[in-house]
Amino acid sequence: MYVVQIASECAPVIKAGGLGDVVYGLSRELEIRGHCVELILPMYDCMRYDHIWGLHDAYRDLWVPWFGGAIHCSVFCGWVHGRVCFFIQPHSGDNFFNRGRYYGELDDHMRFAFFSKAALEFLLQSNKRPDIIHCHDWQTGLLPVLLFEMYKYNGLWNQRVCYTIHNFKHQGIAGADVLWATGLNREPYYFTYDRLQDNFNPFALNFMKGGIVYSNYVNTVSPHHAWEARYTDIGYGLGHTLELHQHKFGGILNGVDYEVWNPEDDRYIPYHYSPENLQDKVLNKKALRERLLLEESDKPLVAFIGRLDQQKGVHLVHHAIYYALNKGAQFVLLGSATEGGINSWFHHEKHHLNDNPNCHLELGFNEELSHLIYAGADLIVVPSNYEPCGLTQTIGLRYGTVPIVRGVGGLLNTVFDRDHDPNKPPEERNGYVFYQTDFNALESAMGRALDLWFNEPEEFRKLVLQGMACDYSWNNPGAQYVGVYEHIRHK
Ligand SMILES: Nc1ncnc2c1ncn2[C@@H]1O[C@H](COP(=O)(O)OP(=O)(O)O[C@H]2O[C@H](CO)[C@@H](O)[C@H](O)[C@H]2O)[C@@H](O)[C@H]1O
Repeated sequence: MYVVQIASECAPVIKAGGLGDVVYGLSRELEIRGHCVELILPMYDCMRYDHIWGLHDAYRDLWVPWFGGAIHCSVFCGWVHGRVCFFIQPHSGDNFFNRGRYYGELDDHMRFAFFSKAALEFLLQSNKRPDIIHCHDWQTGLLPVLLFEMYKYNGLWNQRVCYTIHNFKHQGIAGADVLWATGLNREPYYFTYDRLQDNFNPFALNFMKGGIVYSNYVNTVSPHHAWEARYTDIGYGLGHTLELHQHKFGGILNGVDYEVWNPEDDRYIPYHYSPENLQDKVLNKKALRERLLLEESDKPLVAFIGRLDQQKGVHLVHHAIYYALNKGAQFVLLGSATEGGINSWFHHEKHHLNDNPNCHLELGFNEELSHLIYAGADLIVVPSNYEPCGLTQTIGLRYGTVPIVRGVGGLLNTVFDRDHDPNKPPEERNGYVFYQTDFNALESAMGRALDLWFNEPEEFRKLVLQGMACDYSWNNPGAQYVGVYEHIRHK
């Protein structure tokens, strides 16, 4: 099959979070399975150009209709760790992708509506006719709408769309201007409940809803979150739309790219290890301590890696730091916040804890350091409010770092409590789970984990090995996506 992935991120060249990991990892898995995969991405000024090989201009004169005129674009092609990527660079006063950051601009809806339109225009004009177009998140929600309402009649008549939702919270809310910009026009047609009209605000359009309504298949990134999105408020108002389209909606658990995340040959960690020489993991702990100027001692090291956002349960992350320190553990946090209040809160904490030899808060995005933290930590906390899938717990498992998670979304599909899990025998359990959002709940799980580390090192080691034995590679999810593609292709 010929598959084109269209997304706003692809790790490591463009990565703000887990979306980038998934787009890259899935593409690689599909290629291993013998499919032809290409990616279409925005050409941001701030992406990691050092991860692109052989960047050259592939298509010079792409004119993308926009409002009454057209915007001139160049399309560059290059290889990102083996994947063929096309980067769209518009030349206009809007400077859509030259903002020094990927998201968070006031005109984000216009930037990504333009990207969706430009990606289709590129397929059309360069005569690319993929079997499957795979779109991700709100940024490309408008793409299936444009495909099936316009481009289908211009030459892209045989393409099928799989649409993956990584986060229901961000849906792409826009006004009618987007219809006029993209040439969809017909306001009364799109402003209806069964098309793009937002379920809360009748005067707004919702890109993600468009993606759900128009795509041939829609999924979120774990089976449990698929259930939550339909039956709880975690669908952020789209529950009923999913109900109406339930025949084409499901949950496919994310994989982890074990080529990138592998303690046996990770180029960002100084000491490689596997279950056979697990004793070498502690050398990475030492290296991490040296790098972050933490005291060398006989203490467990707890980590958090992730966006500092309400989604991630920041109040519990904050509490986890002090609870760990009080219990005689060390704590390392790597995270970045986009929201001002959370940002200043954690900067304040960083300042406050600056001289503490047992704690380090690294505020910012640092891919290389994240690898060393996964390798050096003993435990990783993921106390999310909601979590469509979550990758830090599955990466942690791979690195022998025991996860302590809240039982929501994909966390529930991947982590099984050592002390009580009705569905898993003890030898298949791999971490600690708590359910409520209060401090006591977090403490009950962290307390049990730290007690095991301190008092029963042999049992802790057993738990680590059970975690490392779990298979969260792309193998299973890859097969499921291929199944979906085959299914919609022949419909
Ligand atoms: N400051 C930092 N420095 C370096 N690396 C950092 C970092 N902060 C995060 N990362 C890395 O980014 C990834 C985050 O993965 P998550 O699953 O937490 O994704 P996120 O919530 O962004 O995305 C959404 O999409 C993904 C993919 O579908 C879902 O798993 C998830 O539930 C959903 O919320 C991991 O690879 C992590 O190591």
